[in-house]
Amino acid sequence: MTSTARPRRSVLYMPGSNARALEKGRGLPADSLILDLEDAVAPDAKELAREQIAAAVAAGGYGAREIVVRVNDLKTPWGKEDVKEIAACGADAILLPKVESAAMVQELEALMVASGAPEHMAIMCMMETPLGMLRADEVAGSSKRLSCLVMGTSDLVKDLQAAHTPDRLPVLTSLGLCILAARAHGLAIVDGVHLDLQDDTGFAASCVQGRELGFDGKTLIHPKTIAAANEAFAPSAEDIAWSRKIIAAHSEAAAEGKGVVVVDGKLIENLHVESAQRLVSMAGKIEELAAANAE
Ligand SMILES: CC(C)(COP(=O)(O)OP(=O)(O)OC[C@H]1O[C@@H](n2cnc3c(N)ncnc32)[C@H](O)[C@@H]1OP(=O)(O)O)[C@@H](O)C(=O)NCCC(=O)NCCSC(=O)C[C@H](O)C(=O)O
Ligand SMILES: [Mg+2]
Repeated sequence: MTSTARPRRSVLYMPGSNARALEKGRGLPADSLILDLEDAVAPDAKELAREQIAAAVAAGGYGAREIVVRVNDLKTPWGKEDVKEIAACGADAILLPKVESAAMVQELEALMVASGAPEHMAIMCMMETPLGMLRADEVAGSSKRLSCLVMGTSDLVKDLQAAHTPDRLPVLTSLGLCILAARAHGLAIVDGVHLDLQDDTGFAASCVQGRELGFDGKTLIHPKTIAAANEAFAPSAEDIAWSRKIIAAHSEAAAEGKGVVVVDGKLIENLHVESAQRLVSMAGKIEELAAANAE
């Protein structure tokens, strides 16, 4: 497994065919960028998009943002060429769409290796079909290169013949299955997109729901939503202060040979300390990322 514990609060899609967006990505405060060759790119623009993405990533300038390239399904006329071109361009990860089996991930990995992908290049999987949901555990355990699952709720709603509702009840089972699979295999997982760019309230509610469900962050389609996602998925100042307080209190109790301690009326055990340590560590990584991108 590659390192999964990095900030992925805001994960912005940008069409690889849109040169302006690729340029703009160098200055946006998103934690990760998905440079897209799949659904955001029309068939007759696929080759241009591939060239533009490879050139933009090779040219650099994206700071410490995670650079992910979404390739086309390997069964399409473009998928295999996408991987050959992208594998050694300097991107951090390749994102495979509509993943439904371990075999699909392993086919990608073999192609990446044959195309000169460095060992640290990760694989991410789009989880967006009914079969993918039913095989989430198999997919999540399919490769040591796998770092993150990415929910594709638009394709999922279409294939389920369901509806986009504010409470997202029609997709909750699917979200839960993928979160279970990701965490069981030590992977990161980010939530699907909110399609209505004028619905700030609905977007904020879906961020809160995503965070409460356990997602690390949210995929986005427009830069104007980055700040809200960054805030929603970052530990609050209050959470950080509380975490530091219980880490210190538990450490003092441990020095006296005690396994538990009560802080402000709440029982604190080792499991709470582990969560607190993860939260404080993530807060530090968010600060480091911001500092690195400001350089
Ligand atoms: C939705 C958009 C087509 C809107 O674009 P536009 O009309 O250009 O928006 P604005 O005029 O408001 O843009 C303002 C400036 O921001 C830049 N911009 C806009 N979007 C992006 C972006 N995604 N990345 C980078 N920069 C962006 C514009 O260039 C303007 O800049 P400036 O020139 O300085 O004024 C557009 O937002 C867009 O294309 N979004 C991405 C759509 C996309 O990628 N869709 C596919 C992914 S979603 C998906 O497939 C999920 C999954 O598979 C599933 O099934 O659920
Ligand atoms: Mg999709």
